[in-house]
Amino acid sequence: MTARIIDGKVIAAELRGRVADEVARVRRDHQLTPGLAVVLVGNDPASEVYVRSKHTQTQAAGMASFEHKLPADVSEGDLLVLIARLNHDPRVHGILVQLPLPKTLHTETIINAIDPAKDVDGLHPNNAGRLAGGFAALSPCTPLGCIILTKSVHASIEGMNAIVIGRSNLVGRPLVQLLLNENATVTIAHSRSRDLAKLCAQADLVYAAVGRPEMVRGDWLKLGATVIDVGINRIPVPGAKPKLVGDVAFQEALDVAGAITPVPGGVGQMTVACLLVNTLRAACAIHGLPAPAV
Ligand SMILES: Nc1nc2c(c(=O)[nH]1)N[C@@H](CN(C=O)c1ccc(C(=O)N[C@@H](CCC(=O)O)C(=O)O)cc1)CN2
Ligand SMILES: [Mg+2]
Repeated sequence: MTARIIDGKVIAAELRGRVADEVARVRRDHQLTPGLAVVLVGNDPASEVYVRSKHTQTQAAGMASFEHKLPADVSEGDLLVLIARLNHDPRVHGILVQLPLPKTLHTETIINAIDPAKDVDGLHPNNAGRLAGGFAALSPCTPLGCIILTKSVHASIEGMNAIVIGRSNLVGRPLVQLLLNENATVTIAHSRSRDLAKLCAQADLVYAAVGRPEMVRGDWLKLGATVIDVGINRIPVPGAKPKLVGDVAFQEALDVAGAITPVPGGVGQMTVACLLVNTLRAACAIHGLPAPAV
């Protein structure tokens, strides 16, 4: 068996197209231009690339983009003042603080300062709690992308056995909640779980978000499983650019899985597209408009 490759580039481009259509509609019918503010602290090269891509894709979708770049030694007080300003700025409907933050800043304090209505990362405790309670919420972008990629293979995942390996606030925990909302049967595993191979063997859907290069092996998988690889690990290559690998041993998994996301070109592509969806949704909710059709 050779697994079908789930093409995140194509699915994300299609989603961005639908967002752009809906943005054009709300601009025309409601004179509302959704706006996203992205805050980058410091100069981590990967974060700079992600923030640039957020800016470009936000503008391409017809939304307003506001970039705020602060030095790595910015004080927590100054960052909180900026967030308060963005909370009150009527042009801004989504606020995202790029993670990770420098170690001198308290991520929790910063995230908690964002107006939950503008929390397009879905990380504020109000949104995380609402998601966990099964209520409507802004949800983190990467898990939303994982669900969309899964649904490109399975129209319904009701009753399917899913395993989520990883329990971060950004991916693993919210993904578990989104899968429960889809009526999947969910096993939560992590780096300390015993006998991951045995747990994976039961799973129709495998989500690897543990941050360990190629940890999930091909012979762990159930034949025909759908594998969604959230890992982005840079492996140093002497004299060349680092190699990008996921948390799944891709070549091994190809022979066993029914469908699998590549790295790069899989889940990562969905993260920014889903951020555009969340910004549009936040803008409509703030202005009392019906939820957009994306
Ligand atoms: N506040 C947030 N911080 C971070 C998030 C987030 O959702 N909110 N996620 C990641 C970084 N990220 C977006 O911020 C992101 C990661 C990866 C990609 C992507 O397109 N990946 C490509 C590979 C790109 C590469 O070469 O590095 C792919 O997988 O095809 C987009 C966005 C952590 N921080
Ligand atoms: Mg984790």
